[in-house]
Amino acid sequence: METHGVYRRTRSHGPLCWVPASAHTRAQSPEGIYLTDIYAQPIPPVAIAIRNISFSPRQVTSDASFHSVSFSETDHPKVLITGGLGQLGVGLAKLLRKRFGKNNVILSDIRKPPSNVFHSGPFIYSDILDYKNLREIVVNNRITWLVHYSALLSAVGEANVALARSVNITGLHNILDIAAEHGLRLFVPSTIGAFGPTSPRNPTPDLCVQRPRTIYGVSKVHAELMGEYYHHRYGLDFRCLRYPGIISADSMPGGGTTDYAVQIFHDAIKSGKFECNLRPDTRLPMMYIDDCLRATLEVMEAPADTLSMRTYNINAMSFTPEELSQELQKQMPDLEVTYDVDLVRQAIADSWPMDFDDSNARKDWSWKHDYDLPELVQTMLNFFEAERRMSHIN
Ligand SMILES: NC(=O)C1=CN([C@@H]2O[C@H](COP(=O)(O)OP(=O)(O)OC[C@H]3O[C@@H](n4cnc5c(N)ncnc54)[C@H](O)[C@@H]3O)[C@@H](O)[C@H]2O)C=CC1
Ligand SMILES: CC(=O)[C@H](N)C(=O)O
Repeated sequence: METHGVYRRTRSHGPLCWVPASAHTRAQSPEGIYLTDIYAQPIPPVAIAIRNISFSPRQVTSDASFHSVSFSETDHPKVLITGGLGQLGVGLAKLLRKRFGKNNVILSDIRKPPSNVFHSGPFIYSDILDYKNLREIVVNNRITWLVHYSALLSAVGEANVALARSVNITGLHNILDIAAEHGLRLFVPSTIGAFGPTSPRNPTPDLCVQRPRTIYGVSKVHAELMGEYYHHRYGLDFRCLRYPGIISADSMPGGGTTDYAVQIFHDAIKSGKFECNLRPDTRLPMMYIDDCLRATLEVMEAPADTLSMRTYNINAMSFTPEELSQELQKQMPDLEVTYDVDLVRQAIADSWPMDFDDSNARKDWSWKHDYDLPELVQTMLNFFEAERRMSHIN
C-alpha cells in the first residue's frame, strides 16, 4: 500500500483510488453525511475516484469496498431509467433496447405501466425517495448506467412545492449517492427552466447567471451543481443535458410550461380548435423527441475526454405559439387558435430562454439536430394520420 500524506492508495476492487488513511470516528450529519471525512482531511489536489472516500453516507461502513464501473466499453451497459413512464422514458427505453438489447434496459416508476409498456421489456416499481429499494435494484440487476428522469415539471412543481422539493432534490440526493457508490454512469436531464429572468435570454449560453424563479428550476440548478461537484470531488461519471421543451406524438407531457406545443396537435386533430395558455409571441426553445433521445444516447456514449463540460445546452429550434399555429395551418387551414393566458405559466415562460446556444455540444461531441419546425409539424401530423388509419382498419 502506498501512502500520500493522510491518504492511502488502495485497490480493493477496481481502479486505484485515494482514500483517507484514517476514517474511523465519524460524526454523521443530519443527512447522514460523514462530516469528519469531508472536513477533517485535506482535499486531495486531483479529481479522484470516489468510492471509499468521504461519502456513502447512509449505510456503508468505513471499510466497505466499492466496485469500480463494471461496464467495460465493449460490454453493453445495464441501464435503469427512473420516472420512466413520463413523456420521455418509454421512448428512451425503446431506443436503448434497440441498441443494447431488451433485457439490458429496465424502466421504473411509481405508477402502474400500461399493458403495452409492461410487455415491451423489464419494468420495476421504484420510488426514488426509497433509498434502500433503489440500491437493491441497482445491485440485483448489476446496473451500470442510470438515467434519472423522475421529476415534477415546472407548472406542477409550482402547484406543489413541497412535493417538488422532495422528489427533485431529496430524490436526486439518493440517486447521486447510489450512482457514486456503485460506480454508475449517471445521466440527469436539466432544462431551459434552469435559467431565470436575469439570464441572457437570446441566446442563452451554457455558462451565465442562473437564478430561476421556480422550484423546478432551482432543483435543476441544484442537480447540475451537485452532479458536477460529485464528478470533480469523487470522480462520478455525471452527464447532463439541458433539454428545451420536448414535443412528442405518442406520449403526453407531465405538467410543464411548454406543454401547449404538444396539446395543439391533439386538439387540432380532434376538434380543429386550440386554446393556447401562453401569449402568441412567447418564444421558447423546442425539440422533437427523437432528437432529444438521440442526444441523450450520444452524450452517454461520448468518450469522457471529448466532454469539456458535464452540463450542456442542446437545441433544435425556437418558435412562438403563433409561428407553430401558422406552420400547422399550412396543412390544416381551418385550424382555429385562440388565447387564454395562464398567468403562472406565462410568468415562467417570460423568464426562460428564447433561444438556446448549444455550440459547445455541437463542438465537443458533434451534436446535430435533425428536426426543424416544418419537419416537426409534418412528422407529428404523419403520426396522427397513421394512427387514424390504423383505428379505421381495426
Ligand atoms: N418533457 C420535457 O419537455 C422536458 C423534460 N425534462 C426533464 O426530463 C425528465 C423527464 O421528463 P418527462 O418524461 O417529461 O417528465 P414527466 O413529468 O412526464 O414524468 C416524470 C415521471 O416521474 C415519476 N415520478 C414522480 N415521482 C416519483 C418518485 N417519487 N419516484 C419515481 N418516479 C417518480 C412520475 O410518475 C412520472 O412518470 C425530467 O427530469 C424533466 O425535468 C427537461 C426539459 C424538458
Ligand atoms: C422545458 C421543461 O423543462 C418542461 N417541458 C416544462 O415546461 O416544465
